[in-house]
Amino acid sequence: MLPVPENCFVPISEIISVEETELNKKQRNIGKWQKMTKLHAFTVYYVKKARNHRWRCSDVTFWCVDEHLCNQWIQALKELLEMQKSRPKQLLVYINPYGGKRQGKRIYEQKVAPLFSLASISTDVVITEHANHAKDNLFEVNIYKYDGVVCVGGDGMFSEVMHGLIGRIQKDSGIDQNNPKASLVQCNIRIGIIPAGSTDCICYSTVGISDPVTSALHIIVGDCQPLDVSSVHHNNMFLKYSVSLLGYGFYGDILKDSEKKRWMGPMRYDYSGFKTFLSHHYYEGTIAYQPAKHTLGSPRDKDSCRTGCYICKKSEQQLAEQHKDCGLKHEEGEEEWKVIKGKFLAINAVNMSCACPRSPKGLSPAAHLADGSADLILVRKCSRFDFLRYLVRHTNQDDQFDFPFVDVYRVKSFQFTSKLSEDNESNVMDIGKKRFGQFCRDHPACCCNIVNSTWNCDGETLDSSAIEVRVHCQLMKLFARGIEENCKDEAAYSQNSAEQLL
Ligand SMILES: Nc1ncnc2c1ncn2[C@@H]1O[C@H](COP(=O)(O)OP(=O)(O)OP(=O)(O)O)[C@@H](O)[C@H]1O
Ligand SMILES: CCCCCCCCCCCCC/C=C/[C@@H](O)[C@H](CO)NC(=O)CCCCC
Ligand SMILES: [Ca+2]
Repeated sequence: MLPVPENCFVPISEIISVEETELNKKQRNIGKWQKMTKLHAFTVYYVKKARNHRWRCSDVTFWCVDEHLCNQWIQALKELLEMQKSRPKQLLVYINPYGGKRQGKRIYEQKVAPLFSLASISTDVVITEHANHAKDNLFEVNIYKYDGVVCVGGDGMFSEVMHGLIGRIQKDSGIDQNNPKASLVQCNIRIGIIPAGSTDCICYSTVGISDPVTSALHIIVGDCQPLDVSSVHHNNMFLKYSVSLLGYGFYGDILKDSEKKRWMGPMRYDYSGFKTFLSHHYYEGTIAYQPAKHTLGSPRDKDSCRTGCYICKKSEQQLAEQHKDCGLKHEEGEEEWKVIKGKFLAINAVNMSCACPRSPKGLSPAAHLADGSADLILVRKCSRFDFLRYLVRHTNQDDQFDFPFVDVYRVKSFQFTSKLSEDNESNVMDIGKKRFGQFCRDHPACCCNIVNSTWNCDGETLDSSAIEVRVHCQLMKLFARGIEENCKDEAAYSQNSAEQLL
């Protein structure tokens, strides 16, 4: 711990760097030091924690009359920093120049690169030229020489980098991603997210704020947050991985509509959200799920997943035990399946809370980042007014699961088949339905859609409506530490920069 002004201590793990400070003539001759011939100084750059989980780089300069003592301090602090083994030294950075408000390049150059350079982190930077550039590139480069991969962009950009990294690790380990039952190999190369997208839900849910400087500092100090990843398959074919939202119905329809309005930037979601709300379509289908019995929590818990979460730690221990007994047969396939049929406005499976600036507590406030489970939220057919009440509760303190038309389950895997594909499969499709357009012929006013919705997988659409999903506990890691409990003594963090005498 290093004492800094206002009786505040900075742990070594939150020091960014230490540098000898060149004093100009004026500084050398100020105040009571006037009579002395020469002063020496060094500056410590450290993480200053501000309100709402925001981190800033602050500095304190220590003055000293003894050059040897000053150098000893610099040396000792540098050695302590060298001992912080989880800090990255070399990073591969991908910037999406077109994500969110198209500010990715500027954000990186102005806010992030100077901090990386202050922390002596070397970087290879790739500005993407097309979609899938980052993903494809990760199959070609020597990823093992990097301590982490950073993506500058939104959830879609993160998804690309995650697919590239996980896919590459499976390929190098001889694992077939098309096998829905395969035990995937954990990816230990951490991903850092510099938020510059439209929703930035993954960053917000793992850091507590979507702020590029805060995220850069979490990368610099070498934070590590494991993350659950769901694999999505259709007919033994791998489709995608998901870490945040897998949504059918409402969120799938929003995404599909908003893709045509990309030129609107982040506003497209508000526009398509309103339009989709008015359309009030619901979809018929069957869900089969396996409850997550291994995890201690429940989706209705009052406590949320926070830094050092004991529920996620417990799952980590269970995972380590599983790895030890890897020769033993998995019980997973034998566990019970529960089946639910119905008409749904939305089917949402979330691996994390999905908190974002639009909904600071998220779609499932008690979901855990790394417990090996997802929360499956089923919103059944209800009136527009009730659906609005449900949506509004995502923005206030009321319980969004406390409605008779909303059910939530903590699951480790699930399958979905739409009524339409069930009918197709059993060859009983009524061709007449097609001629009568999209809506249910028998009840034109009921909004029951006879076409399928689309799955929204972390902001990307999936081509199949029938899917098989399995949660892989802690498959990857982020440069983050989860959301910290609110710091009570915020006043202690209120000073910008300071100077101190040794
Ligand atoms: N140079 C590029 N040109 C076009 N598309 C790109 C480029 N680089 C990346 N992409 C694609 O752009 C998509 C969206 O990017 P990104 O996630 O950064 O922003 P967003 O969609 O605005 O934000 P969010 O995902 O948070 O809603 C990604 O899926 C990615 O594949
Ligand atoms: C009357 C006011 C009601 C307001 C209700 C607000 C509820 C908002 C919940 C937002 C949940 C976001 C879940 C995250 C999904 C991301 O993986 C994905 C990719 O970035 N974003 C969207 O699909 C974009 C989804 C955008 C939804 C608007
Ligand atoms: Ca989880």
